[in-house]
Amino acid sequence: MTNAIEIDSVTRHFGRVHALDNVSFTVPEHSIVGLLGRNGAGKTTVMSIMAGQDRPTSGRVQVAGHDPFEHAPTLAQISYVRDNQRYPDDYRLHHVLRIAPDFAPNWSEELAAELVDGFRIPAKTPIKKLSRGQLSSVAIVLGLAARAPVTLLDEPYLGLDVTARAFFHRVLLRDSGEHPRTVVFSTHLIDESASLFDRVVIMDAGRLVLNADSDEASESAWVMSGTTDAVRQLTTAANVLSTNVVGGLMSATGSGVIDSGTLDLAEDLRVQISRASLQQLVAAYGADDAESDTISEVRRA
Ligand SMILES: Nc1ncnc2c1ncn2[C@@H]1O[C@H](COP(=O)(O)OP(=O)(O)OP(=O)(O)O)[C@@H](O)[C@H]1O
Repeated sequence: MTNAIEIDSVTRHFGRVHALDNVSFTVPEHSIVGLLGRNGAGKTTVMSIMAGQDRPTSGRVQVAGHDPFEHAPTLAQISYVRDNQRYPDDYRLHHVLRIAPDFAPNWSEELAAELVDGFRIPAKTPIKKLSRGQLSSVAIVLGLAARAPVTLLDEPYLGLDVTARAFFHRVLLRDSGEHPRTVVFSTHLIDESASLFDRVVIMDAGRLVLNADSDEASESAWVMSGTTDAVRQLTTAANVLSTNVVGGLMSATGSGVIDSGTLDLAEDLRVQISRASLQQLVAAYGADDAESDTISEVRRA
């Protein structure tokens, strides 16, 4: 399978802040990838490097086979939606829609019109007076109607209501099915977006902690809960990412296959084992447990 994006040993320092620390992963062409992790994990930093708007301190980035930085033919293949998009003060929706095709060779007026209608974006209100959710809608119109081979959506949801988010999901899935493209999508609304993702990339404190097929990541994630002694006994050999102890009870979130011996022991010890959601998995990777640092190495890609 061809990779649309290759991030190879990328580091980005801002003074003493290590926003990215030796990050490597690839994004297969025509996949939808969820870029997940806590605040400050490095998602926006890596996305702006993919978008050619920033350069790594060291390492290599390739988008559609080329370093995107100041490379016009590659930049023409990228649509980048971020939450702090700025527009000239006097701009209204029609101004934005009129210039958008100049930057997007595959621009679809039909799709733009469908999105404007579905999001109910007011045509006459100056862009700077739009609500937070309406501003997000404008950015999504630009991002999706561009039909760019590489579409980067950094927190596209801010302020979007639940109906608008569902509409956005439907159009994203339908249109990227009809017009295949590679999508990298960062969000904190993880469970709501999980069904969109073919793959997930989880970052924490500037490092990559998981790069996996999304179904495999969800299927291998679990939560064990029971008395603290029993859960500790069961998790000695397991890939525990985070634990939570309340009174004499403990829950442990982890990842990896649970063998039949452990399942039998869980029954004897009355420990409940359930599947963890993607959101629980991301929270566990970001937890400040001593255990998470050591054991999650197993899952690092
Ligand atoms: N221009 C900059 N100067 C200094 N530090 C920066 C700069 N840009 C980012 N950082 C720092 O780099 C780290 C990663 O930031 P980044 O915006 O990539 O995180 P994020 O995962 O997108 O977070 P969030 O989910 O909160 O949007 C943070 O500690 C941030 O403060």
